[in-house]
Amino acid sequence: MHNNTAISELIEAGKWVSQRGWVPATGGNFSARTASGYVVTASGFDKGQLGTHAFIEFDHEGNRTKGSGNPSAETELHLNMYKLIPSAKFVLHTHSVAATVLSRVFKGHAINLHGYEMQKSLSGIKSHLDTLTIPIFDNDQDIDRLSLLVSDHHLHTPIEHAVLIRGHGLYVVGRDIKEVLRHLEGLEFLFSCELERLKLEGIQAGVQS
Ligand SMILES: CSC[C@@H](O)[C@@H](O)C(=O)COP(=O)(O)O
Ligand SMILES: [Zn+2]
Repeated sequence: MHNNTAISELIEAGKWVSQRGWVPATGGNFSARTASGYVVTASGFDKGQLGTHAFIEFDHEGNRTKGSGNPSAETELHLNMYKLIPSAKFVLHTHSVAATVLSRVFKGHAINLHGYEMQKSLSGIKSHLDTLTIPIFDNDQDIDRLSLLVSDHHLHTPIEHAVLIRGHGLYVVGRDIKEVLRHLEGLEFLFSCELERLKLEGIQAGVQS
């Protein structure tokens, strides 16, 4: 995929994601793996109003090749996800209410989703009886340290679809733009269901340690 194609797809994705309220203020950042390296959003832009000027281009080694302004503060997390998951072509980082709250309510190191038909919106999940595990990492303003934590976890439990950063948001991957958006929408639906379930059943009853 050419850089310009990836940028166009991310601009459109930004409008779609923003309309759903999942990247409030200037929260979130988006990226793609391309033929020549990576494109990542520059820091501080409203993801609903991205233009071609709002992207920084990198080569395969992560050296900046094009674009003005500061790269996203979380660039290293994006590049790390591509390193860990060879099939990933797009990474979207979002800050929805459901992902932020759920990642705080669950005190453990993962959310295990089970019993939902909509789990099948995530590639590879074939049944509501399967368990879809989304790891949760404690937030850290040191993005290199956070990336290392994600890498260490991946060594023993490979990350497939997404990770949550506690009190912060979601990182979701896909093999193309359609898949990453489907994963994002599916997970947001499931997170909202879990929040509703916890409200009705009582928070303590549903929270895993
Ligand atoms: C609105 S503050 C959010 C930031 O601290 C960060 O978490 C974020 O997602 C956006 O950072 P950015 O540097 O614009 O890519
Ligand atoms: Zn963020």
